[in-house]
Parts: sequence; structure tokens; C-alpha cells
Amino acid sequence: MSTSEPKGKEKETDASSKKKPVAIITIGMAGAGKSTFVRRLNAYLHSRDPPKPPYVLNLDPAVTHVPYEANIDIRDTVNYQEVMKQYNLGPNGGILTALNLFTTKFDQVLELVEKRMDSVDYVILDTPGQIEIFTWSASGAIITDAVASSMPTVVAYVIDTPRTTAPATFMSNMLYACSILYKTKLPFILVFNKTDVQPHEFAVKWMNDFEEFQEALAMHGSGRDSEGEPTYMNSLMNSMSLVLDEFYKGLKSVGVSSVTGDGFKDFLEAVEGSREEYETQYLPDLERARKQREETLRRSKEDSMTRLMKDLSVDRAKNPNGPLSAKWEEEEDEDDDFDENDVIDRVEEGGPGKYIDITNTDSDVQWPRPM
Ligand SMILES: Nc1nc2c(ncn2[C@@H]2O[C@H](COP(=O)(O)OP(=O)(O)OP(=O)(O)O)[C@@H](O)[C@H]2O)c(=O)[nH]1
Repeated sequence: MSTSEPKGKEKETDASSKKKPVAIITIGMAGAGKSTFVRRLNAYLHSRDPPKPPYVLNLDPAVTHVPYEANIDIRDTVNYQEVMKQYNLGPNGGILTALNLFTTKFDQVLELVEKRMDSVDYVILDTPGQIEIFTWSASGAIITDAVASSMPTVVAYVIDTPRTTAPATFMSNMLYACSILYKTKLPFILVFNKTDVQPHEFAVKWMNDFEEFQEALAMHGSGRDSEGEPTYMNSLMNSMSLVLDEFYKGLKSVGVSSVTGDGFKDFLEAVEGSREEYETQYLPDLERARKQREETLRRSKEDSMTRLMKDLSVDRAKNPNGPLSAKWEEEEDEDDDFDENDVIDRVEEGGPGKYIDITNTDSDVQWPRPM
């Protein structure tokens, strides 16, 4: 079929309609296989025809070896060992403080990512091993919100499938996933990893059929007390599984093996589906919240201005010549300061950057010490 559009124009339209990349935030319990998953996803995207190299960020300051080439690596900006020493912290406090320090530079991270928006289709974030450090910290929320307001974003919740075959463990893991979903409100994909060791069909069955899960629950625990009544634990689990039944309805789930590469095609299809979900559900909510914030700010400015005008008219009545003698202080030259601790793209710069000097904290940010 021939088209009447000239070719040049077509190209122009293609370039301007290039979709924004999708950010994939990889979250999961320690040892679930997040880093291996990111490595495999990275390799899978490189091997596609044509190759689709992603932009990769490592946000785990404590990892000793990153099994993929990260564009931005938190370890280039914050020295986690030094943070632990200087603040006299244990490993988890050290990771949290390192992430806090890095978050103060996250605007630079977004600038670097934005420069590459036209050439990449995926931005992948690998998060710290200790899940709560990212999911329950202010820094984790700031980073997630910042990314999600710049581009379509999806959470990939990586699950260690062989370790979730017991119904109680499965349910605990799902409840955790549920809490992250309600906290971020972002499109969510359950990624059942390590399917080379344990296929994930049991999980799909339990999620699709409430009765199957109840049966599994009954088989795994005694379920009844000495008088034949359901135990408190059993009743609690039954009620919670009813709640989860609702949660599963809006979720996508895929089984993958980060070792063999199985399931990554399905995963990327789920990511594309999530892009739509982001645009139809998350974006309008974000827009509403932004308008509400702007309206509140406008009202408070208006209020301050009315009070200021009132004060001025009182001043003028008291001292009619006052405003004429007032002098403004000359503005100081804006400091064109290049901060040596800038975040860098290590792939472009060819090496690590300089650390945030935590012994010389002249910034206004006073991070509370972790409790
Ligand atoms: N068999 C199998 N092993 C896997 C798979 N994915 C990860 N692993 C193994 O699981 C272990 C943990 O993997 P990591 O990628 O380090 O897990 P992580 O979630 O990043 O770990 P932390 O960052 O320390 O929490 C490693 O021994 C991996 O080789 C998989 O799909 N199949």
C-alpha cells in the first residue's frame, strides 16, 4: 500500500513520537535474585534484533560485585564503608544513610537519564538487598516518585519461587508485595524467579483459584485445635487470603529463570502492558495531585500577599517617606560552582566518580541517624 506522506516527514514523525523509555524498578527480598535478574534482562535486551541496550542504575551501595555494566552506580558516589565508619553505624544503617546521601544528588541522576531518553527503551533500577531499606525509607519513596514522574514506571517484584512453596510463606510474600503496591500505586509485575529449580505453576493456581489455596493451607497446618475448631492462625490466614484474592485481580505475573533466560519475552510483554496502565491510571492521578498541590500553593501565596499588603499600608500610614529611603542590598554573584561529587555516567566517563565527602558535610541537609 502506498502512502501519500513524503518519507522525510515520516521520519520526523517517528522521531517526535518516540515513546519514552519505561523504568523498571527491581525490588525483592534478599537473595531473591534481583541482580541476576537485572544481568539477564540486560543481556536479553542486548541480544535482541535490533539490540535494545537499557540504561542501568545500581542503587545497592553494599554490593561487592555487580554482575552487569551499570551506567550509574551508587558506589561511585557514596563510599558505604566510610559512611559506616564516620556515622558509627551497622551494615543496614550504613546502607540507609548511603542511600539518603545519594538521594540528595538524584536530580543529577535524572538529568543523565533524560539525556538518553531518545536512545533507550528501558531504564532498569537495581535496589538494595534489604528490601525495607528501599521500600520503607524516605529516600526510596523520593527516588520512586522522581522516576515515576519523569517516565512510565513499573515495579518488578522478584520472588524466590523455590522458597515460597509453603502456603504461609507464599502468603507473607504476597502481603509484602501488596503493601508495596499500595505504597507506590505503580503498575506491578510479580516475577517468579528461579523457575529452572521450581516451576511457578503452583503459584498461578493459588492466585487464580481461592479454594486451591485454602486446600493447600489446610494440608500444611493442623488447622484445628484440640476441640476441632479452626485455630486462630488458620482463621486469620483464611481471611487474609480472601483479601489477597482481590489484590491478585489487578496484577500481572510471569515466571522467569534468570539463569537460563526463560520467560524474559513474557516479562517484556508484561512491561509493555504496564506502560498502558501507567498512562491510563497512574498519570491522571499524578496530574490530579500536582494540580491540587499547585492550588494549595497559589492559595497560600495569595494569603501571604494579602497580609503583606495590609502590613505595608499600615507602615505607609505610620511613615509616608519610609519606602523612598529603603535600599536594596546588591545581589551577590551566583556561585557557578561545579561540585566535584557530581554523579557520573560511568559508561560515558569511563570510570567511577568522586565520593560525596561525608567528613565535610557543609550541605544544609542533616540526615537523622537511623534508629
Ligand atoms: N537456579 C537459579 N538461581 C538463581 C536465579 N536467579 C538468581 N539465582 C541465584 O540466587 C542467588 C542470589 O542471587 P542475587 O542475584 O545475588 O540475588 P539478590 O536478590 O540480588 O541478592 P541481594 O542483593 O544480596 O539481596 C545467587 O546464588 C544466584 O546465582 C535463577 O533464576 N535460578
